[in-house]
Amino acid sequence: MSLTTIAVNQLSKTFGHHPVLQEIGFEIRQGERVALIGPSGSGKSTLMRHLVGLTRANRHRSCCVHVLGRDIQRAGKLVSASRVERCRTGYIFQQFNLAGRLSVLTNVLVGRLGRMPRWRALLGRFSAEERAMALRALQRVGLAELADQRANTLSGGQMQRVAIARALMQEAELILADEPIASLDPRSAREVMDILKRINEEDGRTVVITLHQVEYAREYCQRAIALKQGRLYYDGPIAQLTDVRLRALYDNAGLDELHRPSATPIPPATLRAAAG
Ligand SMILES: Nc1ncnc2c1ncn2[C@@H]1O[C@H](COP(=O)(O)OP(=O)(O)OP(=O)(O)O)[C@@H](O)[C@H]1O
Repeated sequence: MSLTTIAVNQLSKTFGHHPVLQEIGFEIRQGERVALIGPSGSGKSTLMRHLVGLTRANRHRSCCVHVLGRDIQRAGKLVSASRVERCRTGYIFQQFNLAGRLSVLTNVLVGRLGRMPRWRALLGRFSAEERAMALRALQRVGLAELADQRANTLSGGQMQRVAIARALMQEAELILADEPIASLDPRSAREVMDILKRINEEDGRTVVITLHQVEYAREYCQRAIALKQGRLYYDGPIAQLTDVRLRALYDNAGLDELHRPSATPIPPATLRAAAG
């Protein structure tokens, strides 16, 4: 039986007086490839940020964000994590977040810092084995020949592939990609999506991708979680997300009740843990 990688229960977030997420709950199992979709402003990035503890949920007794076997936050309080625990989740941003003046290889090696002894991480001393590992990660994203080039000389698509190699170097079991292809041309977007699909299928890493382009979600992901105005609107196989429902998602045309064709029920143990 596959393990639970993400369990979210009763997650709400209000910025000022603006409710951005409202009572979100879902579970994602190990090895799934999930598209997180919804109109601009529906709360996708905010939800992703909650999964890594970059944003704190509203205080609510039953609110819990549980990732890779540990609480990230509970009842609106962040739970501290060790460096190694943090490495288990890789976060890929639309803006790549590379150090432009450093080489491509060094940017990939940076993914290893959290797993190195602190003194070596502070000095930035990487072993031959770590360099070989970084080169292998670059090979997997098709960029080994650019290892010595400065990161700021790369195209957007290449930068995003370096960011994925950095997550591989981190040995992240869960990859959260927040609009990874939003600023890329169709060919580069496809290359990035192909790589994310491959590392999901070949390594069994769980991948959650925020996407604006529904056609990519349909082509590359098995399951969709859709948000509309901060509420869970759909959770189920992407093949069952009908055109009518999709139009209603983006056109504001009603059909606002939650549709959950075969959503995985949250196991009782997780619910009990969430309730404290
Ligand atoms: N730190 C913040 N302070 C105040 N409001 C915020 C903050 N972060 C997000 N918001 C608001 O929360 C809402 C949801 O934003 P979010 O970025 O999560 O949506 P999104 O679905 O990812 O949108 P997009 O697809 O355009 O990136 C927006 O109205 C945004 O303005």
